[in-house]
Amino acid sequence: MNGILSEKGIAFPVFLIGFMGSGKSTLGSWLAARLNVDFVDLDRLVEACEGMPIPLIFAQRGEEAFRVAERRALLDFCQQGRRVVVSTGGGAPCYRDNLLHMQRAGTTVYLQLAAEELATRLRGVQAERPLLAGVLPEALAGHVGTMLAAREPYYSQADLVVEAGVGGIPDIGEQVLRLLLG
Ligand SMILES: Nc1ncnc2c1ncn2[C@@H]1O[C@H](COP(=O)(O)OP(=O)(O)OP(=O)(O)O)[C@@H](O)[C@H]1O
Ligand SMILES: O=C(O)C1=C[C@@H](O)[C@@H](O)[C@H](O)C1
Ligand SMILES: [Mg+2]
Repeated sequence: MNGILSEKGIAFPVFLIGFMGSGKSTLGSWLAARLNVDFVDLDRLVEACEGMPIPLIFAQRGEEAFRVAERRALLDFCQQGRRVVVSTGGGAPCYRDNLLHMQRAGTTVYLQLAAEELATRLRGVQAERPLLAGVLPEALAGHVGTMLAAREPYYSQADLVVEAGVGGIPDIGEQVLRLLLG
């Protein structure tokens, strides 16, 4: 945590990390409003920069091209040191040394949920997430479990780890705020 300290002692940027469906976008916007800082959703920013939705980037250019664009946008934030809450894409901390850059720049917060809960949230919205798009509903929990196990070693290195599977956004948000304010 080396980022610019706010008057409240929070090292910005605050990066929310975690699996698809863990609540990064929803919580990120809530948290930024509470902290009175800007909110950026990295997935939406990549789409704006590339001029097309994520499924189309994957389909037309492939995953590696998406990862390169995602890393470029992320590293910009790491260098700018703005007072901002950033919701990252689910795979962002697991690609190259993206996680190290986030850790050096500010504060990383992992929203941790079990695979079963994630699968419940993701059922029906898989088409928007290319890495889950072809998975049959009955195979989703197992598929998410395998992906999560591979990613957990990255996610769990976050500065703060929050159990985000129980409770609504205000409860989880207040918990994150308490941890951030130390
Ligand atoms: N605490 C919560 N309890 C119940 N549902 C939630 C909670 N937080 C978010 N959700 C719901 O879960 C779904 C996924 O949330 P969200 O889009 O914020 O996740 P995400 O981590 O940004 O996912 P992605 O990485 O795919 O962008 C949404 O339908 C959202 O309304
Ligand atoms: O978990 C992932 O690898 C991804 C998650 C989404 O947020 C998007 O960044 C994209 O669909 C890839
Ligand atoms: Mg999101």
